Amino acid sequence: MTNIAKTIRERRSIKAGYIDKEVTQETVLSLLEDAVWAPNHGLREPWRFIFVPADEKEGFVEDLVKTFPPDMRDNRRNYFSQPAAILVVVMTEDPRQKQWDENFGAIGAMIQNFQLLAWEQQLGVVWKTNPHIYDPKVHELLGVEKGEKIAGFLHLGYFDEVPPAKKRTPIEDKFSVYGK
Ligand SMILES: Cc1cc2nc3c(=O)[nH]c(=O)nc-3n(C[C@H](O)[C@H](O)[C@H](O)COP(=O)(O)O)c2cc1C
Repeated sequence: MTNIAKTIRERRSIKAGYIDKEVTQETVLSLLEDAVWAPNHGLREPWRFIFVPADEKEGFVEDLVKTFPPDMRDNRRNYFSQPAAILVVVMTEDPRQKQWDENFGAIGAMIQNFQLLAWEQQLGVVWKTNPHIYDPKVHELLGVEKGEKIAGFLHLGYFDEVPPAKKRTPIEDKFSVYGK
């Protein structure tokens, strides 16, 4: 198996069990410098990033939980406090369907690059698309403008334990040959 195939197969989304080790801005910037070599049609580079480092996390989480109804705030405070850092990925929305789809495809390719590169450094990532990414209050908090969407929150943190792989369907079950 090639190195890239091995990394693709072994990467897991790390959703819990983060250890107490800082995820630095330098690390995230260096991963992004490589990740943005993802294919992106028209070279629109339809992304920008908002990093929430360790020393801003508590304040950010407090501001973020205020966007939730009071009865959910304790639960959400606990949830968002777990990752060592958060990277918000903001996508440029295009009013044209074709370009919108291409932009989201490029975002997916770029995020997968980021996840694989992070994995090589034992830095765990999970791409989160919880409902709050659609909340105008969260957009306001983060300065997300009209014509942009939050593609996801990437929860980041180093980890000790690799979760078990979730099985993939054998490819033969999802493959057909035209005309046969
Ligand atoms: C577009 C996208 C959105 C996702 N959103 C969430 C999410 O909101 N919450 C979550 O726990 N995992 C989320 N995930 C991670 C998937 O649950 C995870 O990739 C899947 O369970 C397979 O696990 P693996 O990445 O470890 O192979 C998302 C993944 C993708 C590609």
